[in-house]
Formats: sequence, structure tokens, C-alpha cells
Amino acid sequence: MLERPYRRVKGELEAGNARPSILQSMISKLPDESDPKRAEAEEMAKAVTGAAYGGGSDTTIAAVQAFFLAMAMHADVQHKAQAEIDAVVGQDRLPDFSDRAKLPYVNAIVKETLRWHSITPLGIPHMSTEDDEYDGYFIPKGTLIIGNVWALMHDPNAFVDPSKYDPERYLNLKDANGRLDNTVRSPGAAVFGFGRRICPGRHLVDASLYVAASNVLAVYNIKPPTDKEGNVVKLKEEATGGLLSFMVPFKCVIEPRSSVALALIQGI
Ligand code: HEM
Repeated sequence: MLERPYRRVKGELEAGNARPSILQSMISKLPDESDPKRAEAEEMAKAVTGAAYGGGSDTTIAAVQAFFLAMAMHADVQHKAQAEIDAVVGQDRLPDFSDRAKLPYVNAIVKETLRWHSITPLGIPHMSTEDDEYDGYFIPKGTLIIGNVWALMHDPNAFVDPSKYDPERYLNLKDANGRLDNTVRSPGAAVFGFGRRICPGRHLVDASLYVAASNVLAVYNIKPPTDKEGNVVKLKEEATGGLLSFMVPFKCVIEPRSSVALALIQGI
């Protein structure tokens, strides 16, 4: 199955014609076709890329959808993020990872988006492998344990007005630079599951959301749609149930922020 891409990628890399993507690097590192270890390595490569695709695609889409809805519902949040991006990055290029530490408000948006919309509201069930006790409760071996991710991320003891989308809850407003407040319960405490089987893609999705949020906000305004009479349609947070939760499909308007932004988009 990997023969053709393997030969093509290896050829292109050897000829110096390509900058390797992660997938290309993996394929090019497979042992040679005549090597007895090849079959096992190929199986592993298929399993790893398959698991990353299976675990990472719908979940990342759900997070990006929630980001767009939050932005369309909260122009004030969007404008604060854009002001931060303009001040740190300027308007003549797109933000990249080297800017990340200087964009606390955008980082707070990443955290708040993952907190606000629980993509896996009840996580993935675990099972106790031996008898255990927690907080006075006896948990026999073989018990199915479901972590209520939604409740942990909407806990009124941890978050003021937990249903509200408010990135500022993650900022230390006493710090003049509004740095991230790491004492606030992070989405990482529950959203990616628990223990040994915690989501291995959590760092990737954190990076993906930062790139999506910073780049989209640098060049676009996201607004609620208008109806036939030109009235603004009020958007609301409504999510589907199930193992994986998505925002119920919604419409929004996405337009370039300025002619400079348009030129930047067209130049990409
Ligand atoms: C916002 C995005 C994501 C969310 C909310 C999420 C959530 C989760 C959760 C709750 C689990 C179960 C952990 C447990 O057993 O307690 C999990 C497992 C897993 N995730 Fe993610 N995930 C996300 C993105 C990704 C990405 C981007 C990848 C890969 C590129 C990925 C790959 C996996 C894999 C392979 C597992 C199974 C791990 C195992 O059972 O050992 N996930 N994820």
C-alpha cells in the first residue's frame, strides 16, 4: 500500500526537490524494501498515521467550528485579539509560532474555546484494572469509569459564569501584560482524557488551534449573518450530543479585515 508514495517521496527527497512533511519524513525513514524489518515498520507507520487521522480529524474540526462560532458571537473578543496581533505582529505578515509567547490573548482564546465547548463531553470510558478506593467509595476491579469532562469544564467552583465564552478568565489581569493565569483550571485537566491513555494529540491540536486562531483573526472579521431584511441573526451555542460533540451547523460571514489583509490572503 505504501510502495508508490514511498518510492516517489524517497526519490523527491534524494533529488533535493522537496522539503519533507512529517508524513514524508516517516515514509522516507522506512527500512528498504528488501530489509526483513520493513513489513513490521510499514504496519506501524500505517497504524500510527491511521490513529492520528482517526483521533485527530473530527476532533480538530469540532474545535475550529467552536472557534468560528465563538468569534461570530463575540465581536469584542475578536477585536481584542486583532488589536494584540496588530501590535505584536503588524499587518504585513501572518503570525507564526515565534509570536506565540507574545500573544497571551490569542492563547487565552485557544484555552477558552476548548473549555467552552466540550468536544468529548464524557471523555472515553476507562475500566479499573484492580480494586480501588476513591474519596471513601470502593471501586471494584472491572468497573466502567466515565469522567464527566463537561462538568469539570463548567464547574461553577472553578469558573465564574462557566457557560459564558470569556478568554479573559485565563489571563492574569493584574499583570500589565495580561499574561496567562496558570492557576485557572486548564482544558488540559480533562478535555484530553486521563491517565496513561491521555490523548497523544493534545499538543498538536493546541498548536493547530493557535495557528488557526491567530492567522484567521489576523486577516478576517467573522460576523453573524443577516436575514433577508438585513437584520443581524442572533447566534446561539447549541451542540450535538454523543461521544463526539459538534456545534449544531450555523452560518457566519467571513470577510477580509482590510485591503492590506486581502493582499496578504491573495499572496499566500
Ligand atoms: C480538540 C481535539 C481533541 C480532543 C478533544 C481529543 C480528546 C481525546 C480523548 C478524550 C481521548 C481519550 C483519552 C482517555 O482515554 O482518557 C483521546 C484519545 C486519543 N486521541 Fe485525542 N483528542 C483531540 C485531538 C487529537 C489529535 C489531533 C490526535 C492525533 C493527531 C489525537 C489522537 C488520539 C489518539 C490516537 C487517542 C487514543 C490514545 C490511547 O487510547 O492510548 N487526538 N483524545
